[in-house]
Order: sequence, then structure tokens, then C-alpha cells
Amino acid sequence: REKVEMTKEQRALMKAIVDAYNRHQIPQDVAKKLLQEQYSAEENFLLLTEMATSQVQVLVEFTKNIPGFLSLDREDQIALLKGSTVEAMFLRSAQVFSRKMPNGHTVVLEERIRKSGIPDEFMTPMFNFYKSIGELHMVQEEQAILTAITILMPDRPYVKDHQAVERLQETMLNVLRKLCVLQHPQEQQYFARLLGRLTELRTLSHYHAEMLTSWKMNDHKFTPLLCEIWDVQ
Ligand SMILES: COc1ccc(-c2nc3ccccc3n2[C@H](C(=O)NC2CCCCC2)C2CCCCC2)c(OC)c1
Repeated sequence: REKVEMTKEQRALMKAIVDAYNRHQIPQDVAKKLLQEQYSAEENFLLLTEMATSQVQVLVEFTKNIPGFLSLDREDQIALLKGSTVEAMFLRSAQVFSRKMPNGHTVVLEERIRKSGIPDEFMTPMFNFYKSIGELHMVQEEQAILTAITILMPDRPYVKDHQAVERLQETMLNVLRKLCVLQHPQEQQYFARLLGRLTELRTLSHYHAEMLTSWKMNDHKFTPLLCEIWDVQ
């Protein structure tokens, strides 16, 4: 097979994305909190809305560092962010869930999440997605670029300049394709499997609003930012 090499530009682009991804981590680690103790459905809901609110802010900062994003039409920038935050949030949760933890911790974490107040019918699709992400053993470069690809989805609602977004996403896809060959030389279809997860991610995020409004408690309160970004309240 021909030798796969990244160009200088592709390496620079990947470095910019990974640096931005690492700079904009979630401030406090939700997994650690969940491993400490079992909270009530109300406390868990509050924890989720706090984590999600800070994750949206982190995601905006990360997105601004994607080369070319700020040159897009201003309204398209908003449309891309609004259309991808839920998917980016579940992708991030899957990465948190699949993180290497001392043995037994993942079992406890799964247990805590199962009893957090999430309606039962969403457990299976959610954990299926988390486990399918975990099985890929993505390196952090792949996680960062996959998040950028999720944000730069040309077919989000209300995007006007479809072409401009497609061009940016294509650049990222080319980098990811080469990265997958370099990082997983044994697995021919690794790149295709990675992209397949984005389809699963989109399906999971369709459940999102319902997961929140049917959380096992009364009176679901959201922050103003989440009301703006999510289709709730
Ligand atoms: C809409 O329904 C749901 C359900 C579960 C989750 C979820 N899956 C997790 C997997 C690993 C660790 C945490 C996880 N979470 C919540 C959380 O805090 N998610 C954060 C969101 C921002 C990015 C970092 C993770 C937990 C769940 C347990 C109760 C407290 C909230 C979730 O995260 C989108 C959304």
C-alpha cells in the first residue's frame, strides 16, 4: 500500500485543533463527583445542567479555534453551534465514560448513571453508544477532530452557505482519514467505523429533549443558556 503521509498544513491544522481541544477541557471532572456518592434524581439533574452549561461555553471557545470557522457567515456560525451542542455533549460524555479508570470504577460509574434519574427506555441506546465509542480506543487527536467534524456538519438547520461549511469539514475529514490509517494500520475500516458513530450520535441526540423532560423528578429547571440551545421549556 502507498505510504500515507500528512502534509505540513495538515499537521499544523491537527495541532491547532488538538491544542484547542486540550485547552478547553471541562473544568471539574463529573466522573469523579459521580464516583464519590450516589445523588438524588434532583441533584443529578442539577449536576447535568451545570455540566452541560459549562460544556456549551467550552465548546464555543473550542469552535472559535477551528481554523476557518470565524471566517464563516456569522449566522451560519450560530446555526452550526446550535445544531451540534447536543451531539458534542454526548460525544464528550462517551469519551468521559470510556476513559481508562481504575478497575471497578467504570462499573460504579455506569451504576450511578443508571440510577441517576434518566428514564429507563433511554439507557440501552445511550450505553450502546458509549460502549461503541469505547471499543474504538480513539486517541485524543481523533477525539478532537471528530468533535470538529461534528460541529462542521453542513446539513444543520438554517445553514445558508452550505458549500463553505462542506469545504471546512472536508479538510477535517481528510486529516482524520490519514490519522486513522497512521494510528490504526491493522484496521482497514477504522475511519469508516468512526464516521458510523456520528450516525449513532445523531440518533441518540434525537432523544435528548425527552430524556430531560422525563427525568424522574418534578419541576425540571434549566439555565437560560440551555433553554436557548436545547429544545426545552
Ligand atoms: C440527557 O440525558 C443525559 C443522561 C446522562 C448523561 C451522561 N452520560 C455520562 C457519561 C459519563 C459521565 C457523565 C455522564 N452524563 C451526565 C453528565 O454530567 N454529562 C456531562 C455533560 C457535559 C460533558 C461532560 C459529561 C451525568 C449523568 C449522571 C447524572 C449526572 C449527569 C448525559 O450527558 C450528556 C445526558
